Amino acid sequence: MFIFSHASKLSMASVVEQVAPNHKATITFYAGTQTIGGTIAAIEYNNHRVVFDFGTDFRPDPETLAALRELNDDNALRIFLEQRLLPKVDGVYPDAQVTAFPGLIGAAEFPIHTAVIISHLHLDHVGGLLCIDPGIDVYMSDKSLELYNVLSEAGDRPFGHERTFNGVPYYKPFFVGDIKITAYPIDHDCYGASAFIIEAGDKRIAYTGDLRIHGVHSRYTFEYIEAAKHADLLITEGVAASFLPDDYELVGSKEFGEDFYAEKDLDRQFLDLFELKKPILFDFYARNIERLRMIIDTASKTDKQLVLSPKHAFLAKKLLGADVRTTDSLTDADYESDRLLINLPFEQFDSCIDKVASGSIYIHSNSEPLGPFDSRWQAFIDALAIRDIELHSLHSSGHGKAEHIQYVIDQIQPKVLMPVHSLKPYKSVGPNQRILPEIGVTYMIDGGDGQANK
Ligand SMILES: O=c1ccn([C@@H]2O[C@@H]3COP(=O)(O)O[C@H]3[C@H]2O)c(=O)[nH]1
Repeated sequence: MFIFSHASKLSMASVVEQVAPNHKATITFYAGTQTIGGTIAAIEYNNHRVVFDFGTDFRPDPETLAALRELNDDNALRIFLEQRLLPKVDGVYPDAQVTAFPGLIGAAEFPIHTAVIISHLHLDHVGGLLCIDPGIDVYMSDKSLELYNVLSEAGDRPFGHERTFNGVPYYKPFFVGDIKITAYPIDHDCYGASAFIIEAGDKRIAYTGDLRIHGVHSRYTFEYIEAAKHADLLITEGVAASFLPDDYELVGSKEFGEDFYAEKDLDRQFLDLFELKKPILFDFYARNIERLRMIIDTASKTDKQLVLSPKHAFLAKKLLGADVRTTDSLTDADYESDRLLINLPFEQFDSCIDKVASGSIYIHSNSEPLGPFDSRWQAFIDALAIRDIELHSLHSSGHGKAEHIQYVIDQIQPKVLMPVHSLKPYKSVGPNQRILPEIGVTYMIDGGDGQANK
C-alpha cells in the first residue's frame, strides 16, 4: 500500500492531476478512523468516486449535546461542520451551503463523479445523510430503504432536506462509473445492514460496515467472509477492541464465553423480568427489528399486556405485520399497573418518570443513554435510583466481540487490513500488511505491493 498524497493539501487542480493520469484505485479517509462511528472514506478510480458511509460522530459530551439542541433541517450541515461531527469533504455538499467554509468545494464544482453507499441506518453511519447534495446518488440496501421510509413516516429521520435514495438488492452488483459494488447482508442490530465488496480494476475492497456473529443472522457474516476472502483491502470496524487493555493480546476466536449474551439469549432474560409481579418499563433501539420481534413474542408468553411507544408500534405494524397496543400519550399510561409492560423511550423518560411507581423495574436493552460514556447516563441512573426503580441491563451488542472480529479478519486473510471505527484500531491484527489509516491521506490500493511509507 502506497501513500499517495495529503488530500487536504491538494488544490482542486492537483486533485484533477491526481486521478487523470493514473487508473489505480485509491482510498482516503475523512473521519471515523479512531472513533466509534462516523467513518467516512472515499474510494476513487478512473474519475469516479464512491464514498461510504455518511454518519455523524457520536460525541455525547454536554457542549456537543447543547449545540445539537439548536439543530434544524436548514442549519444541520453548518452545525455538523462547526462541531466537527461531519468532515469537510470536497464535492459532497450543496454548493450554496459550503460558501461559509472557505476552501470547501461544493458538489457541482467538483470534477469527479461521486456516489455514496450506506451500510446501515444507525446515526453514526447516516447522521449526515440529508446534508449530501441531492444531485449525488445515494445507495443503500432495499431493506435499509424500507426501514428509512418507515422511520421517516414515523418522524424519525436525520436533519437536513428530504431527497431520494436508490435501494439495491443484496448480491446484485451495480456500478458507479467503472467501480463495481455489491451489497451483502451482514449480522448487525439494524434492519437491512449491509457489508460491501467494491471492485476497482483488478482490486477487491471489502468494507464490513458494523458486524457481529452473535446475532440471529450470523450466517450472513460467515457468507460475507467467503465473498471477501483474500480481498486486496479489508476495512473493518473494531468497536469492541476499544475496550481491551493495551497489554491484552487479541487472538481470533469464534467462542462466545460465559459472560456474554448472544441476541438469542435475551428472550429468557426478558421473560424472567416480564413475569415479575411489578410494573415493568423497558427500552431498546427501535432499528433492531429482531429484538422488537423477540419482545413481542416474549410478552405474548406472559399474562401481561405489551404497550409500545407510537414509533415502536408503527415499526412493528409496518415491518413485522404485528398489531401491538400503543398510546398517543405515554404521560397518561398506568405506571402503577403490574399487568403492563410499558415501552418508555428515552425521549419521553423525563416527562414520565415522576409517574413511575417505586419498586418498578426498568429494562435498559441497548437504548439511550448508551452507557457510562454518555454524559446523560449519570442523571438517568440517579433518576431511577432516587425513585427506587430497579435497573436491569439486558445488553447484546451490535458489535462482535473483539475476538470474533479478529476471527473474521483471520478468515478473510486480506492482503491489507485497515481497522477503523474503534478507539483502539491498533488492537486488530493484520494477517499480512496492516495500515492504521490517517485522516486526509490518500493511499493507493495496490494489494500490499507498495511500501507503507510517507
Ligand atoms: O465509548 C463508547 C462506548 C460505546 N459506544 C457505542 O455504544 C453502543 C452501545 O451498544 P453497542 O454495544 O451495540 O454499541 C456501542 C457503541 O456503538 C460509543 O459510541 N462509545
